[in-house]
Amino acid sequence: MTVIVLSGPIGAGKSSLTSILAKYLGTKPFYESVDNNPVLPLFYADPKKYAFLLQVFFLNTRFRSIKDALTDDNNVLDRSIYEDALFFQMNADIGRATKEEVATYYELLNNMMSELKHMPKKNPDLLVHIKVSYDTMIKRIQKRGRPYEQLSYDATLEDYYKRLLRYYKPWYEKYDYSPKMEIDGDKLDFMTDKQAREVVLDQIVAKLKEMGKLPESWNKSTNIQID
Ligand SMILES: Nc1ncnc2c1ncn2[C@@H]1O[C@H](COP(=O)(O)OP(=O)(O)O)[C@@H](O)[C@H]1O
Ligand SMILES: Nc1nc2c(ncn2[C@H]2C[C@H](O)[C@@H](COP(=O)(O)O)O2)c(=O)[nH]1
Repeated sequence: MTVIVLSGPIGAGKSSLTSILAKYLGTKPFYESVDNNPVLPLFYADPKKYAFLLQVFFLNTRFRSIKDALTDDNNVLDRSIYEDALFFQMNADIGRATKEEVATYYELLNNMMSELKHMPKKNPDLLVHIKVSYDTMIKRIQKRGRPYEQLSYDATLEDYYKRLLRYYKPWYEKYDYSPKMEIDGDKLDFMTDKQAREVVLDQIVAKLKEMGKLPESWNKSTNIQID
């Protein structure tokens, strides 16, 4: 049983790589609720009013996904629950949450995280972080085309996205729930460049082999499930 979680800023390519990886390894993908998330457009229209509600929404869905993933078979999740506090702390730091909301959020988060200790598997096996620059992030957000995420919708999003990138660096450095690895999302266009896709998959497979999560003899054609 192997659980891989993806992390990275908005538009880094987490959902895309989750699909590719799940297909390649023959595992089950878990995706974050975005298109069926009723709070997300409300948040972008009025962040101060909806930051807390959105965070509770995401925390709830992330908790459900990781709980299922940690009790189920081989899974890939397109965003980790460990990034939840990064988002809320950043929003709180820019005045989008009251101190009561911050206190309630952290109490809820700690409560939920302590539940994970009782799961058959307590942590994921591997975190795959996709690192991107601001320019790449914006290009991908434009390519995906959700109206409320565009700079033309709200010019203050430039500062929000740049700030998010600044919060990710120390977050990744500190992350220690599992082994981790970083993918260069600026250089490796794994959506359109077949060679780049192979490089990324090779890097992840090499890491899983190094960790003993895939047999040394594994290659795609053997098409066996990872343990
Ligand atoms: N490495 C990549 N190279 C080129 N385009 C990419 C890459 N990763 C993602 N994309 C494109 O960028 C957009 C955002 O990707 P997505 O997987 O939804 O990001 P995330 O889940 O991290 O928010 C999509 O249109 C996707 O096709
Ligand atoms: N305020 C928060 N916003 C979040 C959080 N997680 C995701 N999001 C937003 C960012 C994007 O607009 C959208 C989807 O994220 P992707 O990275 O999958 O593109 O949802 C959060 O915890 N808080």
